[in-house]
Amino acid sequence: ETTPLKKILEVIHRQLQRKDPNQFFAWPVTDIIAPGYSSIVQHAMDFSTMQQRLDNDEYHSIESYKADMKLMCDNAMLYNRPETIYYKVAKKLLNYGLKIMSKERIIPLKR
Ligand SMILES: NC(=O)c1ccc2nc(N)sc2c1
Repeated sequence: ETTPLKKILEVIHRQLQRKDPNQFFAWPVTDIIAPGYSSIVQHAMDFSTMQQRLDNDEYHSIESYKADMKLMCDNAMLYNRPETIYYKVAKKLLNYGLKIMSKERIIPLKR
């Protein structure tokens, strides 16, 4: 069943995914595409896992969703070198995500 929190998180989730058109963060990273990933990254996170948690009403605040978004980006900035596209998209996602979920100001969502 849907709730006001769920509705806003769905909007935020969609907006974040639009910043990842190449779907680098859409699915769990495998050791096949990213050698050694599972030994470097302890707590993996990706958009599909976040969507599942959303569907199962596992987020009880924006903060808890924000924590998973940050984890997903931090993982990418740990595993990938700064000059890689993966690192750059992660950095952009993190900045954007923190901005739209910040308490400071309400930003009209760019359509
Ligand atoms: N999310 C990530 O850190 C990520 C995603 C895709 C990908 N593909 C590679 N060849 S390395 C790599 C890393």
